[in-house]
Amino acid sequence: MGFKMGIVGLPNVGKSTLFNALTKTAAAQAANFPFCTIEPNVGEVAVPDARLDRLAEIAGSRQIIPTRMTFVDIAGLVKGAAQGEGLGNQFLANIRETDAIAHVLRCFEDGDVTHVEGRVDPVADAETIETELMLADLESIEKRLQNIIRKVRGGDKEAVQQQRLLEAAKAALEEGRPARTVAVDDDDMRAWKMLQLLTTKPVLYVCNVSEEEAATGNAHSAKVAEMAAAQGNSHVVISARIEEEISQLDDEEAAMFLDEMGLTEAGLDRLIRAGYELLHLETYFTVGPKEARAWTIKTGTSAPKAAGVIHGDFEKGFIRAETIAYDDFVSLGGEQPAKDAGKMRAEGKGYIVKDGDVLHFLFNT
Ligand SMILES: Nc1ncnc2c1ncn2[C@@H]1O[C@H](COP(=O)(O)OP(=O)(O)OP(=O)(O)O)[C@@H](O)[C@H]1O
Ligand SMILES: [Mg+2]
Repeated sequence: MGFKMGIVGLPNVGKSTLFNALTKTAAAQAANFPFCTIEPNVGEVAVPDARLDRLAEIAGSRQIIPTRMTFVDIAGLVKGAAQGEGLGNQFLANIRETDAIAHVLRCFEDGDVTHVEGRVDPVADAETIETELMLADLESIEKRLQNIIRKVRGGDKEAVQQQRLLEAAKAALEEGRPARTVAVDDDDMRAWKMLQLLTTKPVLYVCNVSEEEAATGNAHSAKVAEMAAAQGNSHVVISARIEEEISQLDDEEAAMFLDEMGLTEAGLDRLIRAGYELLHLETYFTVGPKEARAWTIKTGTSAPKAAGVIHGDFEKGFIRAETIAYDDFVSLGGEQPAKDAGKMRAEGKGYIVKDGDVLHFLFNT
């Protein structure tokens, strides 16, 4: 399946610079002029997880395969985007297809880099973008309400549910609140998600600060932190410029560079992990002499569904999952010792996989 984060923000705030650092490429053109990016750039990024290396070491795995997350570098949005201003509506469609939004906010002062509004004010910028997303939602809600009218009149159950949810979202948006503030019953959750409203997507604010402020943040990023907390969203402080430089170094050089900058880990690792948390994602592992591999699931996923991430047949023919908790695997020194110590459990269809589980699936073909 794979989860997708859209990198969103005003033009010229550092989105492509960040994307290139994340994907360790120069795939996206990054330059000091607004609307540099037009076509969205899509890249897969390995999710850093020290546990995977540890497991591979214990099991003597020949290959390490981290789990991956997709990032999409989207064109800059401006005031009026919902009405087709700037590069307009087509970019809003790119956002619709993502699971979460990484909202890049310019927090660096640099007279040489153009700010489309001519001043550095990340909180105001965040509001500008959120307003555009809300307007785009309102517009798509109006359209969809029109489209389902006949079905609703005909008593179509699904259409009636959709109409109710669309009206609830519309009411919130008209009060100036994003759709994520609407309280939705469990029964309605599926239909609600299908609406794919932009302002229901969880947001991670990325404060892009200058190279000197990467370790400390600054007054701008502090304001964003306050705003994020008030909204129940998360934030990370990062310097896209530094991350770009680090991404071009080998591991040893990178560690030295980080140390010099007073950083304990690459900002990107923090960002990817924050995205992972934002989406309520967890990791389970499959470990053997051939490979140690990490797999992504949503929190609360059953064992057969988790098996299905590897292959559909694993889910269909699921019999049971031999399960060792990460801590047991590591403290006992591997699969066989864990088994000998009675720490390998046979879990059935109802088992909810836990973060860090080392799994081996048995299935009928
Ligand atoms: N932390 C930073 N400090 C200083 N300059 C930066 C920083 N991050 C990015 N820049 C510079 O800002 C400029 C714009 O960057 P970039 O092209 O990545 O923006 P963008 O958001 O993708 O723009 P667009 O929406 O036009 O595609 C580049 O010159 C880049 O080097
Ligand atoms: Mg760009």
